[in-house]
Amino acid sequence: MSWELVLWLMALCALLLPLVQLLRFLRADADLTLLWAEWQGRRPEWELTDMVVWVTGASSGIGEELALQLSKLGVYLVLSARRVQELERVKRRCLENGNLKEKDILVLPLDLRDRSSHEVATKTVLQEFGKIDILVNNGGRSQRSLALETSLDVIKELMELNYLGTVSLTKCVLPHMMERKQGKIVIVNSLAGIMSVPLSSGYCGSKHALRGFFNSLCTELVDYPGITLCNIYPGPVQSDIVKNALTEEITKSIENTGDQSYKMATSRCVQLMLISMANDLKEVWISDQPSLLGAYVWQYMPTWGLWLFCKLGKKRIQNFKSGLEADSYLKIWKRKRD
Ligand SMILES: NC(=O)c1ccc[n+]([C@@H]2O[C@H](COP(=O)([O-])OP(=O)(O)OC[C@H]3O[C@@H](n4cnc5c(N)ncnc54)[C@H](O)[C@@H]3O)[C@@H](O)[C@H]2O)c1
Repeated sequence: MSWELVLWLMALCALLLPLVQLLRFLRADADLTLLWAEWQGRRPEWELTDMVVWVTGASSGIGEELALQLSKLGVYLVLSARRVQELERVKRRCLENGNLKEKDILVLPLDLRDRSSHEVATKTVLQEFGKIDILVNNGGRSQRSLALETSLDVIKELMELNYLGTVSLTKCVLPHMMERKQGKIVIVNSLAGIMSVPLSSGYCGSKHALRGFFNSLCTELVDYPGITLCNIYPGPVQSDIVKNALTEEITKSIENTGDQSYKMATSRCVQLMLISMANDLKEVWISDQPSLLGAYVWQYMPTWGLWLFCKLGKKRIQNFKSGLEADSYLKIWKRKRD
């Protein structure tokens, strides 16, 4: 083989390798650290058994699926949200599908906005199970309305629930973890806590606030290496989030939820969340493309990110105004991948 041919082959490899990596990235549904942990890291079934896990927002969507997957790992579960009946339904599903007994699951109704109840709720969990290993701050609501048309009560409600409710419960649980020098606080944030989209100004504000608070808290916990904060940033995931979204007024619910099937399967999102928890990852992004790519652009090239989202945002508003699911333009990408 002549040297010239060898050189040509090397040049071809140098060209193809980044291309292959790019194609792999375009099929990725999480950030690379999390995908690495999924491939080479610790398994949830090794790491999370026998733990007491408190899940807020456990009555539907991501929280419900998380309860189901955790019940198969053999943990002690505390299920919280406002609706007792729905929590009892989730408990029954966990008992039917998982390895748990009646006494392993505590249904604990909780309104995240009612901060005065959080201390008592924490004591109830400690009385029942004697410890809290993992608190999953998952409960929350989204928004579908233009900033100028949205009443300040709605913005306040989103801050009370998504931000202050989460901060308050964490402040109740953290002293117990500090005493034991171990524990995990999981925060189900959103890609909307990194980048901003139209129709969700109050929601984005509350999720950005969570990012600021919990990253600051993380820097204050350096003397407690056994306590980890795991910030999870999902993109669009199948759940009741749109159905439950706030609109212009507190009392007005959303008229048309549209098709949600193009979004990431709840089970896949939760599978990646469990891997993040098992590997103590501090920040993870879980999303199909192109939202994942959008987050990278926003994080590393904010000016371009804002420009891009101003363009795409128009489509989001148009879709919403014509009664479609706001993000349904992402369907085209999904079909191409499938
Ligand atoms: N589904 C998505 O596309 C998506 C994307 C990014 C982030 N998230 C986040 O995931 C979390 C779970 O949402 P989901 O998608 O499963 O939606 P969902 O509407 O199906 O579930 C939300 C849960 O929060 C509970 N909740 C609402 N208000 C509450 C209150 N005042 N007190 C206690 N609990 C309350 C609901 O009862 C429900 O159990 C939220 O924090 C949301 O912001 C969701």
